[in-house]
Amino acid sequence: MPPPTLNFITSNANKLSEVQTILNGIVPLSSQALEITEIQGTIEHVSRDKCRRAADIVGGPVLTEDTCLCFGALGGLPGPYIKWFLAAIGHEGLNNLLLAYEDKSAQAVCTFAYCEGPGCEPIIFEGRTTGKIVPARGPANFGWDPIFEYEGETYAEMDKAKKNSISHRGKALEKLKVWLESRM
Ligand SMILES: O=c1nc[nH]c2c1ncn2[C@H]1C[C@H](O)[C@@H](COP(=O)(O)OP(=O)(O)OP(=O)(O)O)O1
Ligand SMILES: [Mg+2]
Repeated sequence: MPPPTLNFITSNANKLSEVQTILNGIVPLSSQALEITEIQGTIEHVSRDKCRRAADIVGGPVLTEDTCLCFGALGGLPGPYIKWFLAAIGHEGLNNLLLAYEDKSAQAVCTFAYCEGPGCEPIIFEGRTTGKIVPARGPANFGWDPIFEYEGETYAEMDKAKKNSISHRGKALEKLKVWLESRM
């Protein structure tokens, strides 16, 4: 039996493009560009709530994703609030947040959530990549890619295939694929 089409709900075209590339030929994908309200809380709480809200709005099965950038020196913050920190203070401001600390480590955390429909409990698939925060290098097309360095290269400097092979998103999608295969 072929896998059912996944309906990926995201307002972020760059995320969608990476997910399309990684799942291409494995899982049929549709998508809707909706801005879902995001609560405050732990990574898992934020992700589950976002997915339930998307399922309620769409009225059927949905896949959602939430991305966090967690600074080691800051106890995991900005974490799920990275979008608003990035918008407010930019790449330079994010670097400056760590000026007082030796520790420049950061974890990129990607959490996919799949929900069968309104009232159903989401299933979570998480991927993490550890790197460090550096002054921006490489094209500034996608969020904080230029300031997240992994093994000497920023995400922005890597070619797309390399990023997808080591990224937080690639790892989370590996888990999603295994789960989808187990259901076939
Ligand atoms: O691989 C990535 N490389 C660099 N930057 C990234 C990446 N993935 C997400 N980002 C940015 C987008 C947003 O500024 C924040 C996550 O916020 P997040 O709420 O998950 O994304 P979003 O609001 O853009 O789209 P969505 O409608 O799916 O919630 O980090
Ligand atoms: Mg969002």
